[in-house]
Amino acid sequence: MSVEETLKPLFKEIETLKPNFIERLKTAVSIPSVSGDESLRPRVFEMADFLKRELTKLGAHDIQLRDLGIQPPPVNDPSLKLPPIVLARYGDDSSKKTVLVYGHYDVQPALKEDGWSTDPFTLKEIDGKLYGRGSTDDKGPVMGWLNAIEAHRQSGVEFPVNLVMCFEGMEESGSLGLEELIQKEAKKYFNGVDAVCISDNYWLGTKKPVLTYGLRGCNYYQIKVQGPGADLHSGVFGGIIHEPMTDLISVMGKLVDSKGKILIPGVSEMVAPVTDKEDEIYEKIEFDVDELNSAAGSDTAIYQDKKQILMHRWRFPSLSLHGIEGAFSGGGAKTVIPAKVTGKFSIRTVPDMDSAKLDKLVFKYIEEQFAKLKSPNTFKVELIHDGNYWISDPFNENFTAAKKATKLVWGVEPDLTREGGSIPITLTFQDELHTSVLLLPMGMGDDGAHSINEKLNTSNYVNGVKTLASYLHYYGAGEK
Ligand SMILES: NCC(=O)N[C@@H](Cc1c[nH]cn1)C(=O)O
Ligand SMILES: [Zn+2]
Ligand SMILES: [Zn+2]
Repeated sequence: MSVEETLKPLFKEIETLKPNFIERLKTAVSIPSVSGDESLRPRVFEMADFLKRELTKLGAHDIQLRDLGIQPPPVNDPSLKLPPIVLARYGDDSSKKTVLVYGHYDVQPALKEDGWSTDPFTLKEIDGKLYGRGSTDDKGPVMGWLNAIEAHRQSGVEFPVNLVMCFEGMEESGSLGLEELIQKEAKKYFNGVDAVCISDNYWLGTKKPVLTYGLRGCNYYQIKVQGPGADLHSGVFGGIIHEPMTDLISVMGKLVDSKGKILIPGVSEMVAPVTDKEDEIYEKIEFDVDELNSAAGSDTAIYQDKKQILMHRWRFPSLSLHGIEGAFSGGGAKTVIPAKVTGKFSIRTVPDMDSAKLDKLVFKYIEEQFAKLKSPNTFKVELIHDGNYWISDPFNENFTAAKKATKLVWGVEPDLTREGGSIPITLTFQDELHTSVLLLPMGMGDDGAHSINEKLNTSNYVNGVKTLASYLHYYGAGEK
């Protein structure tokens, strides 16, 4: 029987199971597994337990919650435990190929008062869109793999491959501990893996599905400035002491200009030169500045043409200022001089930037800028976490299977894209397991990952399950 014939009853079952799939995602979203908020760490553990329960119900075997020990510094609570890596298998047939799927069960922070229209941790379906933190990044896709298993069990369609699952709870905070686990398990738990598939990014726009073969890396830094023993009255101390916030703003203001140009000497010199051949790549991609503005919710694009936008998202580095811990940020007009402030920023890295060299350039430049202030305040700049950029060859049977699956479900050939975001562990899977890694996204470019009102269209969720399942069938049908 052809793959397409085999998939017919499976697709029917996926449609029938839609309410169950939404219910599963609803429970997942209700657990605020925010890895970056130390006070919510127990909820990240709770999410791992939820996955274990679901996997057990679905008949997965060899389910393990791997303890990663204590989170390394910088961290506020020195005894803070890292959440476990959830490992599981489905199927064990030596005549079938083995596919490893990776996803993450932690999420970005979300507060209703940030501007959400609904409670971020209550999945709400409005006009065919499922709103909630993690709906698209990355609980929807992780549930997608579980849903694919359920649909096979209910329909009686034979599962086409041996599935190895690896779900982590620290992706949004640098994937701490996962690299070492993969190195240790490459020839053990992950032995025999033929291909890796990650569903943790998005289509470029809203109309055309994509397959992704490149990611930027991310080096995340903090600058701590400390002065007075406590927060002070600005009427009593303003103008007569060195204020930590003034020092910090001065240094942070020298990192990047308002057109996005990184001001740290030596950074641009590390970037791989643009080649003539690259032009064709951008030309073929379906995308325009309107899609960018509508996904951003404003007409604030720096570049107006497709090629410049894509180049600056995919193949040039960027530096973003994220926030200041310890600074006054509420409503009203508090007249305080904060005693201790910590500025956060990150640099998205690209080929051929060297992460360690970048750290040195960043530290040196910031130390020089602070020294120029001649401030008596104490000052420290440090790396919080880093993750490599990744680029691969998208012309192999892993990508071909995903191309066929996308065409079958969406009726269109996917564009081949790179991504401006980061999934720190991608390169490690490729290098340690010596396999092709494919990024097969479920959500759209306007899903608002990391933003307020994050959503996943219900149709993307359901068709996403069909796409993931079809990919496994097409890949499984190839020569072992
Ligand atoms: N869906 C991928 C994603 O959102 N990745 C994060 C990873 C990250 C890196 N540093 C902090 N988080 C991203 O921001 O790209
Ligand atoms: Zn994310
Ligand atoms: Zn993600």
